[in-house]
Amino acid sequence: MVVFKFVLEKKDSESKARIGYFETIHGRVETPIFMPVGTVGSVKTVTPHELKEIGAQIILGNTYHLHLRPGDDIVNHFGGLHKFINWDKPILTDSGGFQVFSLSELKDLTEDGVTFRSHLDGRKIFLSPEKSIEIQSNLGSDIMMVLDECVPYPCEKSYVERSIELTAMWAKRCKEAKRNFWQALFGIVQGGVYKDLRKISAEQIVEIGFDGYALGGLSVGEENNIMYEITEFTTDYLPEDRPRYLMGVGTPEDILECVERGVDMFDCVMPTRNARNGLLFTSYGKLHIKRQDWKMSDDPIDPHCDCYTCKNFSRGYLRHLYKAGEILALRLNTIHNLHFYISLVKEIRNAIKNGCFKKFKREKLEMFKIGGD
Ligand SMILES: CC1(C)O[C@@H]2[C@@H](CO[C@@]3(CNc4nc5cc6c(=O)[nH]c(N)nc6cc5[nH]4)OC(C)(C)O[C@@H]23)O1
Ligand SMILES: [Zn+2]
Repeated sequence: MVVFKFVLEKKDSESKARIGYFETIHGRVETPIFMPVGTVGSVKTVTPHELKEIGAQIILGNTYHLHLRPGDDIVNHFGGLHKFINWDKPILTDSGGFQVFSLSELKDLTEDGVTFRSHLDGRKIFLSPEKSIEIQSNLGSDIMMVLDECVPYPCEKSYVERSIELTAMWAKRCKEAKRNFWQALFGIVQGGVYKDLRKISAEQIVEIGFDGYALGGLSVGEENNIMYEITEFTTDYLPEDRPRYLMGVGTPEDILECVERGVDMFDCVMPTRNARNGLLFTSYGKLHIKRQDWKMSDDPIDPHCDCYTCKNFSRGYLRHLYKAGEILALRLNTIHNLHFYISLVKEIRNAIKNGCFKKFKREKLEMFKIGGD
C-alpha cells in the first residue's frame, strides 16, 4: 500500500520550474518547499507553535544526531519524533551518512557500512544502510533518506566512480530494509561535479525506484555556478512525477536558481544560523542588525514583511537585544528569517501558478542587490 503521493500540478512554460504537492499520513506539503532544519529535534530557539504561525509545513530531523543523543530508542519510547517534539506535521530525516563525513572522525568505510567516533563522546558507532533505516523507523519520520556516501569537493574522479557504486548498493539495501509502509524513502544521486557520473548515478538510483529523489554531494563548498550546472544537468534524468530535493541548499538566490532548474524541496541552516549571528534577510538584501546605522532606527527589519518580529519591533530594539546578548534577540531574528524563506517559496509557488516565474525571479534578484551584501 502506497501512502506517499506526489501530484505535479503545473509546469512552468519558460523553465523547468513546477508546482505540486505531496501527502503523507501527517498532512500535505506544497512544492516548491523550504524545510526548516531541526537537527536534534528542535528548530533552534523557536517552538512548534511559532513554526506553524510562520507557515512551516515540514521540518528536518537528523538520524546521526538523534541516534547519538538522546538515542532513537528513547525517541521511540516516547512514540516517535512527532510525539517527542510535539510536531504533528511531516518530518524528513536525513540518513546520517553526510554528518558522519562532515562532523565526526571517520574511522572506517567498507561496503558493509561506516564506523566512526561520536563527536560528542568519542564512542565508536557503526552505521550501515540497515542500521540507518532502523534508526529512521524508530524516529518515525514521514520521509526517510537512504544512506549514501557524500564525497568531498574537490574529489578525484576515480574515487567518485567507485563511490557511486557503493551509494547505489547502499540505496538498494535501504529499500530492502524498509519496514513501515507509511514511511516514504527517497534515493540520493551522487557523482560529484562529473556530469557523466551524475548521469550514471541518477540512472542507477531511478532504476531501484524511490518515492522521491535527492541531489546529494552539493552545497559542500563548490562554486554556485557548478552547483547550478550539476543541478540543471541532473534533474533531466529524474522522473517528472516524483519530488526532487536539493540537500543543504541554500541562499534565497540559490533557491530561485534551482527552482528554475527543476528542484522542488530545499533545506538549509542558513536562515536559522544567520539569525543567531544577527544576519537578517530582507527584500533588499541582507542586514547586519548589530550595525551602528540601526541604533536609532524605528523601522522594522523589512517593510514588506508581516512576520511577528516586523509587526512588533524596531531595528533599534532588535539591535539593542542583540548587543546585550539577549536570548530574545535569537528568537525574534529566527522568526523573521524563517518567515522570509517560507514566504519566498510561497511567492515562488504563486508566480509559477500565474505563469510569471521568470519575471518574478528577475525582479527578486534585482531587489536583493539593492541593499548590498
Ligand atoms: C550552506 C551551509 C550554510 O549549510 C551548512 C554549511 C555547509 O553545508 C551544509 C549544507 N550542505 C549540505 N550538503 C549536503 C549533502 C548531503 C548528501 O550528499 N547526502 C546526505 N545524506 N545529506 C546531505 C546533506 C547536505 N547538506 O552541510 C552541513 C555541513 C550540514 O552544514 C550545512 O553551509
Ligand atoms: Zn519579518
